[in-house]
Amino acid sequence: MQPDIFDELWKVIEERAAGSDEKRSYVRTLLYHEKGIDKPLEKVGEEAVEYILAIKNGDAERSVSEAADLIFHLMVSLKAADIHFDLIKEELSKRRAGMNLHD
Ligand SMILES: N=c1c2ncn([C@@H]3O[C@H](COP(=O)(O)OP(=O)(O)OP(=O)(O)O)[C@@H](O)[C@H]3O)c2ncn1[C@@H]1O[C@H](COP(=O)(O)O)[C@@H](O)[C@H]1O
Repeated sequence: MQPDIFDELWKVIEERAAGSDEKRSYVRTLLYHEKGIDKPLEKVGEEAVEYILAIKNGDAERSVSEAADLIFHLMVSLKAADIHFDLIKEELSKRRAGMNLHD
């Protein structure tokens, strides 16, 4: 598995955001939707529900797929809100550092 798939995906999301409409792009469809940020947020909500149902149904394969959908749409929503993904990584790292005090 690629160690930094999240960084790679974030880079693509940023490239799509800055790109042109020439190439069909799902990320751009979400980022430049007429509903504005409500569209990517709507997708986060939908994917969260689908993920919960997959887990509750004990469907491991579906759960993995829905988790990936959820994380992807979460990242697109962060871009829509102009919040860099690095901030999430930093927050998680800080929490790890804090937790380490009690390990
Ligand atoms: N990881 C993903 C990814 N995961 C899911 N999806 C798309 O997310 C959509 C969500 O599925 P749904 O069943 O909810 O779709 P839908 O109901 O038709 O969608 P809506 O009308 O509700 O928006 C599908 O169209 C999937 O193709 C993704 N689309 C893109 N990526 C990544 O983003 C990159 C850039 O994509 P483009 O912007 O399309 O070039 C790709 O190379 C991938 O790495």
